[in-house]
Amino acid sequence: MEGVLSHRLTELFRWVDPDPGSSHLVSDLSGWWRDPEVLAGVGPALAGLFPADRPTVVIAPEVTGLLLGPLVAVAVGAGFLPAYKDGGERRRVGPMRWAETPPDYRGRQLRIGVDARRLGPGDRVLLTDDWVATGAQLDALHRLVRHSGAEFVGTAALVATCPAPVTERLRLRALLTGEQLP
Ligand SMILES: O=P(O)(O)OC[C@H]1O[C@H](OP(=O)(O)OP(=O)(O)O)[C@H](O)[C@@H]1O
Repeated sequence: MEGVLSHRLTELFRWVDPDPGSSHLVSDLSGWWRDPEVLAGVGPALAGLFPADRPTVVIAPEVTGLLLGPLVAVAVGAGFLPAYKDGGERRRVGPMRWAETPPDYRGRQLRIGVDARRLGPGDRVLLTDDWVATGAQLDALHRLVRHSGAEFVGTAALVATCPAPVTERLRLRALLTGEQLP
């Protein structure tokens, strides 16, 4: 089943030119979310990467994480806690737990945070995201989870193109590597 889904993800993936004269292509994942089989399959497939770990909460960074995270949370029987990037349009009210990222794949150093009231000792956290490039955003979330007193289970992603040490420290398991994409 996981192999069928991985094949479908590969088929529907596109590299696109963001604008004329651009020096690089960017990933287009829109075909994934528009496909009923992918939408139904990604949650169970990512949950299946951690079959015996019983997370209590899934955390994923905005924006794509707000779509993917709940799909994974439902599949593992956990709750969902969104991670927001500071400086967005909406000001966060209530206590937040923030962590700074190192430069991410776009060279951004972000402050990323979750509602501090919704995470703490007794929680078992699964991080999830669509794509791990440098791992910067998830590294910040990993640190944030450890400082909260919660237990870190690991990271489930659709695509991993990050260096091996990142894979190791995030306990990252992914459905696809960069080499499997067109
Ligand atoms: O491994 P990293 O270097 O941290 O980069 C990976 C992150 O960057 C992308 O999200 P982005 O911040 O572009 O937001 P998006 O979800 O709106 O695409 C992607 O969805 C991951 O969340």
